[in-house]
Amino acid sequence: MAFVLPTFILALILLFIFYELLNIKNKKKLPPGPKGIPILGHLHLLGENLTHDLHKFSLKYGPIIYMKFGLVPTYVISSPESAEKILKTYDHIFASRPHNETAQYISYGQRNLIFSKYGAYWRNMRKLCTVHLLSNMKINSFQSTRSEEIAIMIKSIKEIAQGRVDVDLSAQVSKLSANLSCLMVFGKKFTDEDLDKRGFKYLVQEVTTLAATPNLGDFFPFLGVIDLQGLTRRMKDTSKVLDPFVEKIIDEHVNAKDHKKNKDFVDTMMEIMQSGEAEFQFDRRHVKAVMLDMLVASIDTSSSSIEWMLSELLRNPDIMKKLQKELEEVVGLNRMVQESDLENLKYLNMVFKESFRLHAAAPLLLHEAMEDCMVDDFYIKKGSQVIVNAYTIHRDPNFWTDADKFLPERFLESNVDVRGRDYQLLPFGSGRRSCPGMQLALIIVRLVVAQLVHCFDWELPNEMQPKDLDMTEQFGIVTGRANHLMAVPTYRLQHS
Ligand code: HEM
Repeated sequence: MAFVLPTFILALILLFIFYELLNIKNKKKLPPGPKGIPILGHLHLLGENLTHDLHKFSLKYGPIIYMKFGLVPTYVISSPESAEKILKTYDHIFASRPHNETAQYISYGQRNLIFSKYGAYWRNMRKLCTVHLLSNMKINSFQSTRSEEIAIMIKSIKEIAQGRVDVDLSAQVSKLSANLSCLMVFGKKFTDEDLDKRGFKYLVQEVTTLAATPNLGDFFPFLGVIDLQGLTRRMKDTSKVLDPFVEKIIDEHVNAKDHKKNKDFVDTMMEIMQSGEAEFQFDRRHVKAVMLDMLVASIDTSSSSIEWMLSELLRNPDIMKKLQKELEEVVGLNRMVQESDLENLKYLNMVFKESFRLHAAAPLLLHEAMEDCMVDDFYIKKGSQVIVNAYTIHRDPNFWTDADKFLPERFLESNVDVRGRDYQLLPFGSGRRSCPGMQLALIIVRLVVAQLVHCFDWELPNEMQPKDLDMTEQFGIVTGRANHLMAVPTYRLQHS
């Protein structure tokens, strides 16, 4: 037994030397980057927050840097110009995703969209999702659901407001977001009793945490089966609980006698499956994979974005007041905000863009090169991981003055938008792999923030000064707040 570890390490070193020798002949000009070490590459330089580490390296080494995550060559792209090359000029080359060992076990063998490699399957699946599930018509069909659920949250906060006590805004918003997603995806709110004692929300978060945790199996493919960190085992355990849950939901849809007017995503997918309309094999496993995809992609991204926007407003009371004034002028104090008001809320739109600039929910866009490619004189080898670093791009001083400050007014005279056309602002990515749920997210985030700011005045608890509000980030697939956002509400509308 005593020989096992040294032999294993020796084998790794020999493998590494062999690999490097094989490559030496083909060495082309690589971008700059921090100095790595054999075998680990740069893994030892990464701490708890990959986003912050890559930001630090990008500031030091420039807009395209080269690193190695174990055996995986990795390029970090941190300027709007080079991001445009990856996401537009050479989008056809960089539209794939790197391998994610852990995610395999929750995506029914990569039958989902988020982690799927680029190819005919992904194209068909993406078309199905954008045409049937995330179209404007489908999104509009859930308008009354959104307004009912938001009204329920407002009512519950209004009740708390009577006691002048703190509201856990993070918990309120996270519950609302989960309810909205579940109602849209499978037609009912989540119930923890349907799952094991850990509960629905916990399990969805476990999926995102596991998928985001750096897995040695991704960096050293031969270690995948060993599962040294136990991530695969945890994902398999989670999948064992989630699978019967989604199976049961599908069964309920199949057995439902009544013909619903407003079809949820599962209804729509079951119809497609039964009609044979899909141009590719589409069975129950695909329905399950897409269901989980939609839940995982929507719940935390939307709720974190709302939390960050509210946090910035609480830290900047003048901006909060200005937004309330706009809401008074456009909506008035006699009614709540409606979706049709959003178009007319110009300042809200500026606050929204500024918040997505500083707090993109998914600031690292993970792509993979499908062919060798030259980008700005640098050689990117087929199979390399390419990370578009929106975190650094959103703080590029060539595009953003006082980049670290929250200044919605910067968008007053600017047409820069979040939709993927402007490469200095990429909260939803851009190109083939950009977010297909963007339209829905734009509605939900703006509507919920507008409603909370319109219905209530907010103060920080315990006479905390705005500048003291903790803004620490928690790294994950979605960058959330490390600590819950608490605030004291006072109802301000004039109707009962
Ligand atoms: C504020 C909310 C949201 C943000 C900030 C966000 C952001 C993103 C980002 C940055 C990507 C990756 C882009 C890339 O790799 O280049 C993405 C992908 C994706 N998003 Fe969103 N998203 C949000 C909400 C949603 C919603 C509501 C849905 C669906 C209901 C959704 C579904 C997806 C899916 C399925 C993908 C994978 C697309 C693919 O790989 O082809 N997202 N999102």
